[in-house]
Amino acid sequence: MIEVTGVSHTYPGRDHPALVDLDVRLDEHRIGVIGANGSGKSTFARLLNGLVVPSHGTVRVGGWDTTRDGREVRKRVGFCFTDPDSQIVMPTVAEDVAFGLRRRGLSKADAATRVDDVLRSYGLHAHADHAAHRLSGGQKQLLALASVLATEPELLVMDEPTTLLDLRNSRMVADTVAALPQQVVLLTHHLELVTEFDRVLVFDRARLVHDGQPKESVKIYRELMA
Ligand SMILES: Nc1ncnc2c1ncn2[C@@H]1O[C@H](COP(=O)(O)OP(=O)(O)OP(=O)(O)O)[C@@H](O)[C@H]1O
Repeated sequence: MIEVTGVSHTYPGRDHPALVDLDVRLDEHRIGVIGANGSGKSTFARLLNGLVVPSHGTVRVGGWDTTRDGREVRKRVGFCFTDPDSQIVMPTVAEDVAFGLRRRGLSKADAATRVDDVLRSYGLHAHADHAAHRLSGGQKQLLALASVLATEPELLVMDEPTTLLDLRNSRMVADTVAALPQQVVLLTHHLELVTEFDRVLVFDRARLVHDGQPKESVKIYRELMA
């Protein structure tokens, strides 16, 4: 599904690369990404939906090249940002979920039914007509996730999706992710979130330094941080 070949990336105006010599193929269902602040995790995540195009090398998702076929890639890859405010685009909760659906061509009636279902499953139904920006931080994070999942992406990339959530809602996100049929790439500093994942990548100083089973990857990350 995801093929990253010979990728290095340096942001404009920066002396040091954010990612160096990355080669990885990811077919598993649940992929965790862990590592120190500034190690290149978010850059990796942004490469997967074409928000960042690599300075060198290629990134393919479902066969589509993120540099050449950005539009196709963005249709297929759902992205949840750390900061939900950057993702909420419409005034009310229901309108925000409907927005992505209408953009994907769903009729008004079909979108309304899907919005209703999605808000119920995320415990946001009572807030349907409330101003999205007045929700609590955690509710906004759930809304951002709900809006992305409503569009049924083939790949879901989540950049620290539980930073603002309390224990119950973190668990709700973890359970939701566990039950999703599509491939998920999840970046996190909450190591317990990835313990049941199929594969966990560890980044350090712009390089992928380990790629393996969760237990082993978490151990290596802890050793790097010691
Ligand atoms: N838009 C940008 N412009 C310039 N430099 C950037 C940009 N985004 C990230 N960087 C730099 O790239 C490097 C890797 O950052 P990145 O955000 O990928 O790390 P991260 O592992 O996600 O960090 P964190 O855990 O703190 O979110 C850092 O040195 C950072 O300063």
